[in-house]
Amino acid sequence: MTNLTKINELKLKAQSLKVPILSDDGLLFLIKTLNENNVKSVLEIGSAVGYSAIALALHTGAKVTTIEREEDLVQMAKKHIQENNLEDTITLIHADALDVELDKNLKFDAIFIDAAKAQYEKFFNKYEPYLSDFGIIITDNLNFHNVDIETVSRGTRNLVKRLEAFKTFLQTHPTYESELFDIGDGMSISKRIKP
Ligand SMILES: C[S@@+](CC[C@H](N)C(=O)[O-])C[C@H]1O[C@@H](n2cnc3c(N)ncnc32)[C@H](O)[C@@H]1O
Repeated sequence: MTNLTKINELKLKAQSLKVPILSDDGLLFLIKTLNENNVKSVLEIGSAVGYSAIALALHTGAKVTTIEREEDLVQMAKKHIQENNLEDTITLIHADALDVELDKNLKFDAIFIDAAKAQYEKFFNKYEPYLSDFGIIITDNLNFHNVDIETVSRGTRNLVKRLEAFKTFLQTHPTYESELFDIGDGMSISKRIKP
């Protein structure tokens, strides 16, 4: 079975289970960005069933560390990683990414934030010290499905506002330069401009 077939099967499985995963164009963009930046190690926040972690491992050759808090999803991701013989390439951590303390000596060339959207700023602040010099931080879902703020519930409205605040946080950050892209559900790439 080719890598592409394996990835497609996993995508269909996630979709049938209604587990949200990265869109096709978002994944292609991510792979291209990591390859262009010669990324050798990635930290992912939000594994779900392991779809993006496995796709990144297969298509970039980078070592992937991925954190997921939901037990059932961790079990599925573990199984999928094993089925793809990627146990030596992907480290799966079962934890709440906001609570877990990683080894302070770890460094990643890229960090991909794809977890609870209301917490993006917290994830960014907590994990940016783990970025290697001139590494990149990528986020997804910044457009939040392009909702019309007037027609949604108060909870969704608050989430949209939090994401808008996160975009401002990125654009005014003193040590990172960020670009927003209308790809997937809205992605960003932040590059450290001061080591
Ligand atoms: C959009 S899904 C991730 C999709 C995955 N990156 C992919 O494309 O295959 C978001 C995941 O983040 C997890 N998550 C949300 N908040 C988290 C947290 N604080 N710590 C760890 N995982 C979290 C959710 O349980 C969910 O599985």
